[in-house]
Amino acid sequence: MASVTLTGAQKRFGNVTVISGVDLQIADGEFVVFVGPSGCGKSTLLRMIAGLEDFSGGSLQIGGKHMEDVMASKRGVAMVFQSYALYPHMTVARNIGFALETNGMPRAEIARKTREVAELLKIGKLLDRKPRELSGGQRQRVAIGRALVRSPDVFLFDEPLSNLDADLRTEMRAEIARLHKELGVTMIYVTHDQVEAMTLADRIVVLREGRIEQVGTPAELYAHPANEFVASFIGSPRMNFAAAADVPGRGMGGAVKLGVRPEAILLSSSGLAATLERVEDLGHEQLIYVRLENGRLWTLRAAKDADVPQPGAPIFLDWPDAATYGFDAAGRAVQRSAA
Ligand SMILES: Nc1ncnc2c1ncn2[C@@H]1O[C@H](COP(=O)(O)OP(=O)(O)OP(=O)(O)O)[C@@H](O)[C@H]1O
Repeated sequence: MASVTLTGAQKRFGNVTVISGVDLQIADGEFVVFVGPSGCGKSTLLRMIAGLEDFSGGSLQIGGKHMEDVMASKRGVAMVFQSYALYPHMTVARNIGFALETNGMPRAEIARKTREVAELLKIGKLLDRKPRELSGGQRQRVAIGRALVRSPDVFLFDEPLSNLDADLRTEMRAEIARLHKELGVTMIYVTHDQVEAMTLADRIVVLREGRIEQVGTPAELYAHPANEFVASFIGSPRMNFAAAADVPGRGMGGAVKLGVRPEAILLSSSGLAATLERVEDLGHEQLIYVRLENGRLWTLRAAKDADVPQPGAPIFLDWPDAATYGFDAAGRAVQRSAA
């Protein structure tokens, strides 16, 4: 187990800067998730920690030791990829134990460790199969097993569940959470999936164009986004926005833009005027799309059995004052107390 510290980390590909001075401290045993739009540098930063990309500037410490110039295999990290990257001609047992073979560990010891890891991942009965004889979820378990068997100080996951269907994703998400709890090992995890980020992370790192926008617990990022970007990125469906001038009576000092989360808004007999445009019944809840007078489309969430007017109906939107977020001209969050 080990802490991970990035200081001024930079990555350039030719003339293009992809990571621009990232400072981040990850505590020993912490589960940290990197999120951000496609191309923001999540995988690159992970691969720099893994030793699969070199640093163009700045430093990396793992367990207090400088590692930016140390080769990947000597960093005490193991990475699990989206593609599994299993050896197709080897059995599950050999796939899991292969890294130990190349280390020169005695066969009996490799067999013991392989069995132990396979039991932990509930694939003990599959050790003689080849990868093509496994389901996607089982393959991903083997990939995790291959990382686990090396007893790394730090686990790195690059979108490990994105090739799985929804049910398996949920199952493997729970499995990864269980592993983290049982092993207490530091984990850094890249995902596009909000639910994975919100449910797995001790802290989420929101990246944008190679910079950190905010670092915080899932609850902090949801309740207190530092800026408009984080506010719109965390939460699904995303926060609704409008110019402060278009939402009379709801202004906050210094705010030029306001935001309200879909789950905070109620249909009411007075408030912000809008027209109901479309309703999506998701079974467990309804999503309601409404058009404001300024032309913006907002989203609301309503209970599955809520009485919702027909499309085309004029409606009014209301929400508690405490649910209004304000942003200044630079997109920074304006404190509510300034209102
Ligand atoms: N080997 C490379 N050479 C040149 N540019 C690269 C290389 N690898 C990545 N990039 C660029 O670096 C930027 C960040 O890529 P990266 O894969 O880290 O983003 P990401 O946030 O993981 O994206 P996604 O969510 O789509 O996987 C992208 O603009 C990408 O095109």
